[in-house]
Amino acid sequence: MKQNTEAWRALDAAHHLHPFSDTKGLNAQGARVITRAEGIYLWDSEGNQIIDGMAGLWCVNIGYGRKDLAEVAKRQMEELAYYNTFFKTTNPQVAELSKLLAEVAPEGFEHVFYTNSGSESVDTMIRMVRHYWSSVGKPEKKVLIGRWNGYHGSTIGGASMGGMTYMHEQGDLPIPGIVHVEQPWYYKHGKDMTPEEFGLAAARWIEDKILEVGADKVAAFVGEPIQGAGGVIIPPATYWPEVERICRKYDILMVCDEVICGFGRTGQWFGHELYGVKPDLFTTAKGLSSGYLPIGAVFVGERVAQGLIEHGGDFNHGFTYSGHPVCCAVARANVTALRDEGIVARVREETGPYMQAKWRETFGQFDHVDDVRGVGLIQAFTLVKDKQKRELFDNWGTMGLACRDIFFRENLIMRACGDHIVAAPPLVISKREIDEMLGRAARCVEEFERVVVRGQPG
Ligand SMILES: Cc1ncc(COP(=O)(O)O)c(CNc2cccc(C(=O)O)c2)c1O
Repeated sequence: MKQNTEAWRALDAAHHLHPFSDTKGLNAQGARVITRAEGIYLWDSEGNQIIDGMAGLWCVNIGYGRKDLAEVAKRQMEELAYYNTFFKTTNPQVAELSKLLAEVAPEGFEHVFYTNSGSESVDTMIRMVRHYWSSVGKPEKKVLIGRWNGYHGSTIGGASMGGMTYMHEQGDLPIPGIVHVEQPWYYKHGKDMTPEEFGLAAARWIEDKILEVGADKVAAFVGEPIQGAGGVIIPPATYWPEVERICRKYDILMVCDEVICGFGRTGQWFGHELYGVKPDLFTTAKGLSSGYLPIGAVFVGERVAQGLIEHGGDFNHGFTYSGHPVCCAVARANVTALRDEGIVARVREETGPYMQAKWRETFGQFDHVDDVRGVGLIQAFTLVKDKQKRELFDNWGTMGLACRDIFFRENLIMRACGDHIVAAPPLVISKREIDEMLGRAARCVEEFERVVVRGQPG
C-alpha cells in the first residue's frame, strides 16, 4: 500500500476527526504523517528524522522498535487472540502480569483491576472508591477532590476529575460529586513563602475543602504526584506528606494518578515513591505497555482490596478487553524489560541526573525562560515576560504554541502546556541523545526569543 504524503493527508482530512484538534485548522495545513520509529526517533512520510522528546504522549518508556515486544504479541495472538475475564474465566497472561505488577509495586499493593486506558483507570477508580465506602457502611462518602489544572483523562469521569475548565465547558462537566482545589504551583502561588511553607499551605487547601464539604461526605483526594499535562507542576517536598496526614486525619482515601509518573518516568517505579507516601489506590496506563498496545491498570491497596473482597460482593464494572491476553503479554514483556534491563534504575542513577543538570544548564541562560525544573526524565520550563519580576506573558499559551511550532519545524517534538514547555523522552535515551535533543532545543528557544519575543528577523 505505497501512498505518498499528499494522498494520506487527503484521506485523513476526508475521514478522520483528530483528538484535541480543531479539525478545520488541521486540514488547512495537513497532518504530519508519521510512518516508523526506532529508539527515540520518528520518521515521517517525507523521510525526516524527528527526535521524539515526548515519548509519544509520555508513554513510550521502553523506546520504539522493540522487535521482542512485537514477537510476543504475534505469538500470543496466534495462541489466544482474545478471551474475556468476566464470568469465572482468566488467562495465563493476565495472571502472570498481575503477579509481576504486585512485585514492582510498593509494599501492600497485591491487586490490580485492568482497563484499556488512563481515562478508564480513573473512571474505574471513581466507581471503585464509591463502591468501597458503600460496602463498608458509609455510602454517603461520595465526593472526590481533585485539582484545578490536573489532568485525569477524557471520559466523563476522567474529564470531571481533571481540572481543565476548557474541557468542562464541553459536555456540561464536572459530574456531581467532584470538586477541585488550587494546584501546588509554587512559581505562581508561592508569593513570599519558602517552598517548604508553600507545600504545607497548598496541602491545607485540601483540608479547607474537606471541612467545607464535610469529611463524612468526602470519599477521596485524587492527584498526580507531578502534574503532567498541566505543565509538569512539581510540588514542594512537604506537599504530599501533608496531604497524606490530612487524608488520614479525616479518613479520606488518597489516590495517586500515576498514568504519566508511573513505570520509571521519575526514576522511581511510581511517582508517589519520590515523596515517601503510600496512596490507597493508584491509576496507571501509558508506560505499562510503553504504548505498544492499549492497557491500563488500577493498583488497589490492602485496605480497599480487602474491603471490596470481604464486603463488596459483585463489583458491577469492567470492560470487554479488561485483562486482554495480547495486551497483557506485551505489558508483561515491557515491564520485565524495564526491570531486568535496568532501565528504571538507569533513569534514577544516570540519565535522569544527567538530563536534569543539562536541562538547567541549557535553559537557565535565556531571558524569557524561568522555573527550569524536572526530576528523572520529566522536565519543563516556563516562558515568561519578565524573569526578574516573575511576570508571565499575556494570553497564556500563545507563546508556548509559537515556541512548540519552532521545535516541530526543526524535527523535535516537545509539548507546550500553556506557556510551560515540557519534555518526557523515552527512558532509554542515552547521554549522547540528550545532548543532541537539548542542543536542537536550545537553538529553537534562541530563535523564539529573537524572532517571536523581540521581533527581530528570522
Ligand atoms: C495523569 C493522567 N491520567 C489519565 C490520563 C488519561 O489517559 P488516556 O489518554 O490513556 O485515557 C492521562 C493522559 N495524558 C495525556 C493524554 C493525551 C495527551 C496528553 C498531553 O499532555 O498532550 C496527556 C494522564 O496524563
